[in-house]
Amino acid sequence: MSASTTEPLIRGEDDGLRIQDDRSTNNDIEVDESALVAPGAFIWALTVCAGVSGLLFGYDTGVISSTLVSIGSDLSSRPLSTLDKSLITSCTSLFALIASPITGVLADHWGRKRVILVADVLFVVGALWQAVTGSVWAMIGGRSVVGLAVGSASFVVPLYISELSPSPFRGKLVTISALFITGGQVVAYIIGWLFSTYSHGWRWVVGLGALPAAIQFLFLQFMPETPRWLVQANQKELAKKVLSRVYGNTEDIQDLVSVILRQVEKEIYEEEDAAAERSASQAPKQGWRAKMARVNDHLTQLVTVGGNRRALIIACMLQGFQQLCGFNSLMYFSATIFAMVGFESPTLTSLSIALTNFVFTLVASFTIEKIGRRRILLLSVPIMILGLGLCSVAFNYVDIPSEEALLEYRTGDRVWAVVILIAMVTYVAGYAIGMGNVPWQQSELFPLSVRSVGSGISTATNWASNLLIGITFLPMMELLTPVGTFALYAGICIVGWFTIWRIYPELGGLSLERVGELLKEGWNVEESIKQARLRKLEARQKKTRGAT
Ligand SMILES: O[C@H]1[C@H](O)[C@@H](O)[C@H](O)[C@@H](O)[C@H]1O
Repeated sequence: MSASTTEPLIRGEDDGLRIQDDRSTNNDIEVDESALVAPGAFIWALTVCAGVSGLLFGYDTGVISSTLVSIGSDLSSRPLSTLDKSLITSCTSLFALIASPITGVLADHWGRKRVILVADVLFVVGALWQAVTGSVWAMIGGRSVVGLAVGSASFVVPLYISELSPSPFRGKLVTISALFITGGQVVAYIIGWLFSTYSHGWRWVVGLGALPAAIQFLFLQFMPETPRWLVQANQKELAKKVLSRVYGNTEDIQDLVSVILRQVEKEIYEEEDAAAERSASQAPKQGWRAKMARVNDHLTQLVTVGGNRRALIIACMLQGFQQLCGFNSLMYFSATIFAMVGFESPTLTSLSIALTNFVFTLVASFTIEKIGRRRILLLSVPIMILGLGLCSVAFNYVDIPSEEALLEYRTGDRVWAVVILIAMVTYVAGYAIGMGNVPWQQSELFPLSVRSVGSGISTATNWASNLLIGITFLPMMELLTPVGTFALYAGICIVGWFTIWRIYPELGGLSLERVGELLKEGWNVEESIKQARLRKLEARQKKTRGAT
């Protein structure tokens, strides 16, 4: 817990906090968090409270599978057409895609917490709207409001957790939010299945989503803003209080808290100075024009500054592959696939997909810090390729009935149907361990000045790819056949593996401010691996020293 700088100066008089003004020095600030053993109760509580948004994200995306088959003629007094089903499913992804870059900007102005609050209001409105709706178009409206909520929550929750958590536990705690997503999907599958026999039961299923959102809304009143946003908003005293609660209040820890604050401040000062230099030649702007100019400046910085651009490429690449590898086609259509290959109870069989996803995300939360983000991806993507390859081969041996005959079809080749199930479970396990959660670590890639905007854009990439997969899956199953479709997803995973291997450095255990430095001059993959090894070695040595 040391800072290599000396002579702290007092900057500003707003809160009397003794913080080094690093405009005057080029010294590095070293934050050493390796002595921290486990996340404290406070950060756990915050992660769980924020994670409820993930639960809603999972619930509202998972619920559609059972809702579509239970609606019957409840909407517009007619059965749903294929177009109705596609629109009801994809409008959520479309509106999530629209919401994420916008909330990316808003989270900078309003703060991270207020975006979670707004998402909660949208979750409640969307859930109740769907529950009472009478027509197909009104249902599409309700699903779109939910889409706005899902888009905002999916971007802001990992950002919130990542800015609050101590570096050694950041990977684990952000993975917990992914665990909530997959847990929400399991709950949605189970509740959907339980209510499927009641007439109009689907209205309860979609309406229930309002409850956790309303509870979270109440809890949020007691949750703090992130220290990093608070420093940016010039509320340093409050930022210090939050950090102290996250890290603990011992004297030793207070030194560490001060060093972290100084590091955050240093980053902000450097960015402020650079922004002032850039705008020196322009006429000063006021009000919303000033705000727009700031957003514009952030977007320009995101693309033109090498380190930011690299961060954006990595974040969008990971989010793109997370969806283009085809996982959500199973989430949305696994029941259809299992019916196709002849399973007696396709909805129940498809629960195995959601459960595997949940269980292996749980495994990831225990292992990600030990194995590392990069390594966990490089090890798990081949498992996905294996599952998809096996699936593609197995489909060669199963007779697929025409769509009309689908409901009566129950006599597929049992052995190959089971092979398909095993292959899919293998694929999902591989996905959940790496691809399903590592991309949500996206916020750590960006420096504070462009973190919110950058995370918003990469979340939008996730939803754009999600939309693409949702729309193309069924047509591809016809045009390319299941063999071709799953082979294509395997091919995408192969490309994904090579791209990750080439450009994604190991970022586990680095402070958010250090990540920026790593990407400044290049991808620095080799260097990052070396540093990660060193960090591990040091941590091990400290432990042994502590034990003796
Ligand atoms: O991380 C989540 C998770 O893997 C979900 O199961 C999936 O449906 C989402 O698309 C993804 O973003």
